[in-house]
Amino acid sequence: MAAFLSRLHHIALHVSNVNKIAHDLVVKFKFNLFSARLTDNSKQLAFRKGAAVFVVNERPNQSPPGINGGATCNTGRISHIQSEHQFTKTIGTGKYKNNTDSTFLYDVQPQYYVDTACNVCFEVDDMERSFNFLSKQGCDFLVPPTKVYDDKGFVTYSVVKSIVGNVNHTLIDSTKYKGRFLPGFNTVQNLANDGTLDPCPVTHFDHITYACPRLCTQQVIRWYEKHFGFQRFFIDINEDMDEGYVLNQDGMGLRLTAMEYWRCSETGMNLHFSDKKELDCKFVIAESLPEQGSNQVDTFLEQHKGPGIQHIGLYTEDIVSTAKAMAQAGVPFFSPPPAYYTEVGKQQEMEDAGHDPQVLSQHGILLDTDLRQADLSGQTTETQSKRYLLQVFTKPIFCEDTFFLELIERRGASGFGEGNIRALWRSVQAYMEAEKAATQGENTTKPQNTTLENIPPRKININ
Ligand SMILES: O=C(O)C(=O)Cc1ccc(O)cc1
Ligand SMILES: [Fe+2]
Repeated sequence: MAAFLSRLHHIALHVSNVNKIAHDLVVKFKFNLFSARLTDNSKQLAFRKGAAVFVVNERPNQSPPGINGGATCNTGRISHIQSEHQFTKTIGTGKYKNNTDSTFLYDVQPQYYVDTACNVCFEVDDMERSFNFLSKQGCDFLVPPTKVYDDKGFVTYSVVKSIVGNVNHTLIDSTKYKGRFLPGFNTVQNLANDGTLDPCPVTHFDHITYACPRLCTQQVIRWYEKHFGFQRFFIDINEDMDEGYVLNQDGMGLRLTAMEYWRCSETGMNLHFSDKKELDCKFVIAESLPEQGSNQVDTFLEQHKGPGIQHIGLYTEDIVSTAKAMAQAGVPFFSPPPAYYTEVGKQQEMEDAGHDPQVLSQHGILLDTDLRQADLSGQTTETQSKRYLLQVFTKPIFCEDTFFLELIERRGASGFGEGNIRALWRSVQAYMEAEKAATQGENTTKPQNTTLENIPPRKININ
């Protein structure tokens, strides 16, 4: 028994300048700005690419940190169960408006001033049931079930605090809503698709990686198992049930452990996409190990002042064309150590997978072969065909280096390959060390990852 999640609805980012990230998402990452909520004291913009939706919230200037969601009416622990008419607060929008000037609808304001991805929002089939269940378990609700309506119907949402730093989970029940996105958001007019083939076939969020302090992994896993019915998922054949996947040598100290949730039907979840394994979104916990010195996970924890979302993997059906188109549009990617492409057998491995090593190297794309022969249900398969995983990391997309994106293409491989993890880790380390040296050496400002500072904000037309 667990909460009744049915799918990932969107991931919310909280930033100081929504125009900059809006420009990056649209112009560089080829997302589509499709919905917006603009009030006197807040901006919330929604961007879509396939099933991947980001809602970007601009935090208001000068506003004191704190829980500031418009619908917030209980910031403490809710341990009793209320019937819907007792606990549900109602908000009207548009001509039904009675209270929409609140700062962030469907979210709360993070407690501190750093750009951050901090809300993974899930759709639930039955808000009352999920709320009652999680409340009984002692979960902290930052927003209790709240109805928001317009002329297309209503949704009910609540916000529950997770065990991971500033990460919250908004739960949304939109079964009674016929609009395009969410009440309170207005459709943004976009140029119609001109019918040309999309060079960036990003379809959904593949995984979300948390950076966590030492020895926290088990606690995090237990929280997600108990409350959301997540299940442990093995990253690699060499992984230990208790220890996770440990890479602890050659300057790399990392424990990786992963969970997923689509396959939790026995917990009572209604799986809309259960027949589409490719729509899984995995949760990866990255914990740094002390023996090898300070590293990128520690840097995240320092800069971000606690655990949180370190990166998000965007699934693409064609990583080469996606990386190429995004790089041309100005997305900076990490470069793997040059030795990666000259390792014995690597070029052959790439050719066997049908890829030109030169092209992969040109775009910094990594390829790993999954040697496991078990299919997703754990059964041994007849087929001996190899399964591959291709990945590339973008450089941090916020100025604080606290968050980056990844492109990932899976050709049958469901985990994460050791070779790729090592190369990704090294390229991020090299980048962070160079940044640190540049900052300390000349005491100059950090080089810009982006070239958008002087570009005027994109005009948003709202219906
Ligand atoms: O390989 C991946 O995509 C992962 O998500 C694993 C990972 C986690 C944290 C890092 O700092 C580097 C790699
Ligand atoms: Fe990743």
